[in-house]
Amino acid sequence: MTDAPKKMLLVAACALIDTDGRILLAQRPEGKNLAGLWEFPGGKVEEGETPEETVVRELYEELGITTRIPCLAPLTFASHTYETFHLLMPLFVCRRFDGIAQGREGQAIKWVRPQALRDYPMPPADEPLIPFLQDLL
Ligand SMILES: Nc1nc2c([nH]c(=O)n2[C@H]2C[C@H](O)[C@@H](COP(=O)(O)OP(=O)(O)OP(=O)(O)O)O2)c(=O)[nH]1
Repeated sequence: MTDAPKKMLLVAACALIDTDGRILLAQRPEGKNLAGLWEFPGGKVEEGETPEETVVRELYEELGITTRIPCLAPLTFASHTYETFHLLMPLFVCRRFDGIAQGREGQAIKWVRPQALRDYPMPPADEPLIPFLQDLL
């Protein structure tokens, strides 16, 4: 027998790139699913939102960064089955933004060189995304 189908969760995420070509990672806080792992800023696409709107909203809420939809470029996506849901996660890149990133929800953040991305343990869905960023940068 096949397992019951898992709920599809749509999450939109963004690789912010600074002028030195480093990528911003944020550490998932204690108490959350996948705590301690380093991820791309983003979050669940809410009802009535486009993935681009989600990214603009989350960058502001999580980091205090402002950007605009035309400054987001699609790069690739993650499609990964977790225990209780299937994650579908478009990944955008953004090089044009305003503000100095701060972990506004208590999360640690770090600007990471592309070649050092593997030094930061990431959720399993994110690992296949790394070569896309390394090729881009
Ligand atoms: N933002 C983000 N989420 C990711 C990445 N990789 C990955 O597997 N995820 C998963 C973790 C979560 O299950 C889900 C994102 O949900 P979320 O960040 O909006 O929600 P959450 O689990 O923090 O919970 P909550 O806000 O509902 O309390 O996607 C990633 O690189 N960035």
